[in-house]
Amino acid sequence: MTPERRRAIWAIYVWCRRTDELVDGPNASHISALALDRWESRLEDIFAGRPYDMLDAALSDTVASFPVDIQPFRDMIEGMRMDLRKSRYRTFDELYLYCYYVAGTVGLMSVPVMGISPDSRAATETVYKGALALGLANQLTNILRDVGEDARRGRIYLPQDELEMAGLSEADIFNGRVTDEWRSFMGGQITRARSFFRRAEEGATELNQESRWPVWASLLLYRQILDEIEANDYDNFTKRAYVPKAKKLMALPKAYLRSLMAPSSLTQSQRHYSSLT
Ligand SMILES: CC(C)=CCC/C(C)=C/CC/C(C)=C/CC/C(C)=C/[C@@H]1[C@@H](COP(=O)(O)OP(=O)(O)O)[C@]1(C)CC/C=C(\C)CC/C=C(\C)CCC=C(C)C
Ligand SMILES: Nc1ncnc2c1ncn2[C@@H]1O[C@H](COP(=O)(O)OP(=O)(O)OP(=O)(O)O)[C@@H](O)[C@H]1O
Ligand SMILES: [Mn+2]
Repeated sequence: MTPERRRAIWAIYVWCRRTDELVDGPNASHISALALDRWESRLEDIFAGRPYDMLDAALSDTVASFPVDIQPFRDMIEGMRMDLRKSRYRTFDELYLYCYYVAGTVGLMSVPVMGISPDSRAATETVYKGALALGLANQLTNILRDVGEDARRGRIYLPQDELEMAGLSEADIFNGRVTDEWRSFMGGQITRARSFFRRAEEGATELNQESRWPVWASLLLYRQILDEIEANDYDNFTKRAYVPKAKKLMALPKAYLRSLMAPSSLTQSQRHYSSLT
């Protein structure tokens, strides 16, 4: 990325990390809804050009230089509120909403910084949908990787109705035994996560040339965690799936080649038309 964009993404990353740290970090047990309200009014100050500390100032500078909208930032804080009051998800719709709040938002924050390629003929909406999909895919992957770790904190970020349909109970998750029911349930969850990565690919191609490489790299790297869960025979209770360093390095040239792919020269309706004829 250009140095300006790199610094802006860094500032957004730092703000996201600090927001997550409020509810996940060492002081999490002292964090109340009130603290999140204060964090939100501090966010308003950042956007109004009144940063509180120097890390906030980096974000104030970013939002003054790029057309970043405040709403996804507010939504991320809303996701942290949700995480404080909720530890079960009845349906995928409920889980989707949580994933939008804490991760889909990251995609929406990043697009205005990364920029859309001047050659792109895709609708702006297509690019944002791709970015949203990458955030969701990453979060779903993060959830599938951390099932055991989350269960030890009393949390289950999996749709209860789908667990039930697969013949699995909460006790099965807390006991953490890898059964055929679990393997088949996990197989379905992994397929769904991959479908979000697939949708993200369509957006990534439309970004500015210099922004495409890091996005492809993060997409390919994070998606490989799903392969590693399979390679662990779906034991995400006692094993933490990770991509070994050599594989990570190999993903970089692959990402670079993908980033050379030019944006689609057809608009969505033209693509639709040519697929019919
Ligand atoms: C068109 C197109 C494809 C554009 C690209 C859009 C784009 C850059 C999307 C980025 C998506 C992304 C990296 C999402 C992160 C999702 C994520 C894993 C969120 C985590 C949430 C909390 O979950 P949980 O508590 O369950 O997880 P932990 O166990 O604590 O890990 C987060 C931790 C929320 C906070 C998110 C961050 C700290 C990541 C922010 C990252 C950036 C701003 C960098 C984005 C840039 C690139 C190049 C990927
Ligand atoms: N340098 C980075 N650039 C882009 N995204 C990052 C970067 N570091 C972390 N992330 C994203 O933020 C999320 C949270 O980061 P974190 O460092 O906590 O990683 P993690 O692998 O989830 O480990 P942990 O379970 O210890 O939180 C990651 O899952 C990843 O999606
Ligand atoms: Mn977290």
